Amino acid sequence: MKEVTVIKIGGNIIDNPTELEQFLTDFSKIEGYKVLVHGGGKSATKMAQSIGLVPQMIDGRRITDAPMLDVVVMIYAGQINKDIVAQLQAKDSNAMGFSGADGNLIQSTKRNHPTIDYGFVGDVKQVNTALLKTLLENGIVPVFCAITHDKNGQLLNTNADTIASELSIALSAVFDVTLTYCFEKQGVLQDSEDDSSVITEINEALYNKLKEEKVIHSGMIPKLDNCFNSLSRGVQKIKIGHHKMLQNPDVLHTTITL
Ligand SMILES: Nc1ncnc2c1ncn2[C@@H]1O[C@H](COP(=O)(O)OP(=O)(O)O)[C@@H](O)[C@H]1O
Ligand SMILES: CC(=O)N[C@@H](CCC(=O)OP(=O)(O)O)C(=O)O
Repeated sequence: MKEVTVIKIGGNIIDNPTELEQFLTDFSKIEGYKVLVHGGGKSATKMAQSIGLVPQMIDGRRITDAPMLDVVVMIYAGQINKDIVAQLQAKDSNAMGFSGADGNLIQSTKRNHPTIDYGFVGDVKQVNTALLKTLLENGIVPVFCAITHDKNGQLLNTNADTIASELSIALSAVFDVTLTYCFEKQGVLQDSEDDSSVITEINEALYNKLKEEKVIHSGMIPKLDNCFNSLSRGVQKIKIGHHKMLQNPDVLHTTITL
C-alpha cells in the first residue's frame, strides 16, 4: 500500500508566525502523499473575546452557540485556512483548503450529550475517502480546518485533533497512514515544563498511570485518547512532537503504541 502522512498543528504553532513559517517549510518538504489538519482555538478565543463573546470549553470541546459558530467558521475556514494554503502555494506545495462541507469530505452529527448542551459541535460520522484519495492521487495537498457539516445545511465545529484522527482512520483503509501531532513541545513529557523529559514510547497502560499521577493533563488527554482510538481502528503509526522531527528523524519525540 502507498503511504500517506497526516499532520495536525494546533493553536500554539498557528499563533506564532515564525513557528508557523518554519513548520510549513518542513511540511512542504515531506515527500509523497500528505494531508494537513489545523486547529486555531487560540485565535478563535481572542476574536470571540474582542467582540464581547465569552468562550467556554468543557473537556477540550468549545461550547459553540450561533454567534460563536460564526466566529469559528470565519477564523478556521476563512482566515487561518486560506493563509496556510497561500503560504504552502508559495513553497510550491499544491495545497487546497477544505472544510468538511466541501465535497462532503467530512460529515458529522450534532453532539447530543445527556447533560451538556455543546451547541453547534459535530462528532464525525463519515469521511469521503474516495474523493480524498482522488485528490491525493492528483497531486493535491488537502488542508483541513476544524469545520464539518451535517448534510442538512448546518456547519458544525469539530475538534481538530479528532478530525486528524478520523481522516487517518478513513485513509488507513486505502493507504499506510502515519499520523503526527505537531505542537510546541518535544513530545509527551514526564514533566510538562521540561522539554528534555520526553517519553519516547507510551502505551495505554502507561498513559492511564501518568494520567492518574497528573503527569498528563489538560489538552494532552483528549489528544492521547484520539491516538489510542486511531491505533485500534487501523492507523499504522502515530507520533507526537515538535515539527523539527519532520525533517530530522533523530529529534526526540513520542511514539504511541497500543
Ligand atoms: N505530559 C505532558 N507532556 C506534554 N504536554 C502536556 C503534558 N500534559 C499536558 N500537556 C499540555 O498539553 C498541551 C497540548 O495540547 P493542546 O493545548 O490541545 O495543543 P494543540 O492545540 O497544539 O493541539 C501542551 O501545550 C501542554 O501544556
Ligand atoms: C469543538 C471544538 O472544541 N473545536 C475546536 C476546534 C479548533 C481546535 O481544535 O483548535 P486547536 O487544535 O488549536 O486546539 C475549538 O473551537 O477550539
